[in-house]
Amino acid sequence: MTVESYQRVQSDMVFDRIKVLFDSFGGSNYIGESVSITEHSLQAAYFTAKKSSEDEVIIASLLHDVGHILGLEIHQKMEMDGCGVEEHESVGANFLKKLGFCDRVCNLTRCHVQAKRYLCFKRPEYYQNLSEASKTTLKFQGGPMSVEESSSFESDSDFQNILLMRECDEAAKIPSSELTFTVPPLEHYRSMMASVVDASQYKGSYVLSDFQKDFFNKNSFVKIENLLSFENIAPSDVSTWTQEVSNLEKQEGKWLQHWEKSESGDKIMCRSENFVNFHENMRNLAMNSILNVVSQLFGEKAVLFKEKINYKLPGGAGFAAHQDSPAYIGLATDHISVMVAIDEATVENGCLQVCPGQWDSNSNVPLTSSGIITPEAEKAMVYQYVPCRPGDVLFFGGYTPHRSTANNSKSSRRAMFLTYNPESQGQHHAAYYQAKHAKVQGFDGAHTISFQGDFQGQIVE
Ligand SMILES: O=C(O)CCC(=O)C(=O)O
Ligand SMILES: [Fe+2]
Repeated sequence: MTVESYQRVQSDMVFDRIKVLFDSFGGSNYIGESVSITEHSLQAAYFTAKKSSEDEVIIASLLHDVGHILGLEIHQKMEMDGCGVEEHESVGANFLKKLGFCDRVCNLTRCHVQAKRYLCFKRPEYYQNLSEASKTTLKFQGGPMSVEESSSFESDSDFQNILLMRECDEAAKIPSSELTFTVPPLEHYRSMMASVVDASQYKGSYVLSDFQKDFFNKNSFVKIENLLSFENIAPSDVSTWTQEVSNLEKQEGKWLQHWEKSESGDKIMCRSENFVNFHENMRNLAMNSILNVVSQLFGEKAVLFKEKINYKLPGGAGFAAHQDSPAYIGLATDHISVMVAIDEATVENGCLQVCPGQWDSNSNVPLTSSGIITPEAEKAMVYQYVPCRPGDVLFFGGYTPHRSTANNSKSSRRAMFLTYNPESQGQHHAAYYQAKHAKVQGFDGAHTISFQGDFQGQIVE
């Protein structure tokens, strides 16, 4: 690939990340106003472009509220008394920085709230005319500026542009029914956005926001809807590759295939393992965006520890409450597991359930002799269903308690589980599968398809 085409691909990925945010979450009402966040943002950029010819300023206007949308993406409860996301400007600016936006765009985004604080200090009547929502948020933003703050603000080289953005921000609240002009859509800004992005600074194929990372740190899981679309992987492709993996004939020392006896007594496929080294598309799937997101969660480069497909076909069994890391027989200490939904996973067909919380190796969850969570401990936990659509990807920690029911529906619930560890803890993929091939006994000598007794089905040869 040439450098130019690589950069074009990167800037398209930046645009796509922004576009999906606006398309999926920008339709919500803009806090306390009668326009959506998307309408507000497009109008702000439109007004700014009337007064400024600088791409950085126009794009900063377009993206000044991206932090609000990032809050909605993680379904964050409304903060600031229902008026949006506290510190949305810095979460937004950090996010834009990681996407590779130039410093000027990031700084303009970070400062847009300061303009309001400045104007309230400078002109008391300005405060009087603020909307109720805007007055409420001002309280959370530090109130009007002090004398010192305002003079340092005035010396910012973009002082005039920040005020211009503020003026356009305020004007950008016209309900669509009252618009007398055409506001260009997001697509209009695709090439302008590329011109203010330094693709070499782009930090990954899918950049996590600080909100997503905080969510993971608090809950030990985070779901990203449709992550595979960012690599242009269609769920139907993954379904085809899964079919190919399931068709691999058993071969000593290579991939592993497992079957179970269904409720009605049929022999059905339940699991395939150790296939990424034998299937190029699956390897690419495991080694790109997903690995990259796990690396962002670890804060260092991740390496693949193991991979499996759980088929959970109609009549397939469920999994008892367990944590994954105890099954990993001392190979690396930190793991993140990733569930890639191949089929739609629903409550009826046995989607995963997780117990949110800050879980790690010190949580000391009581385990039975076969390595699953004791029934008493499980009863005291609150589990939540995580339904997924094909292409959705769920990240959870090695110590996050999880479980799932049998599939009593007529639809299959195939899902891939990829587990990673930080690179600094070594490469264990080969050693792990060596132990599995050698049928090393796990907890309680109960080695069936897992080193622990989480699988509730009956394995058949
Ligand atoms: O497939 C499922 O529903 C859960 C699987 C699981 O947690 C595991 O295999 O470790
Ligand atoms: Fe598990």
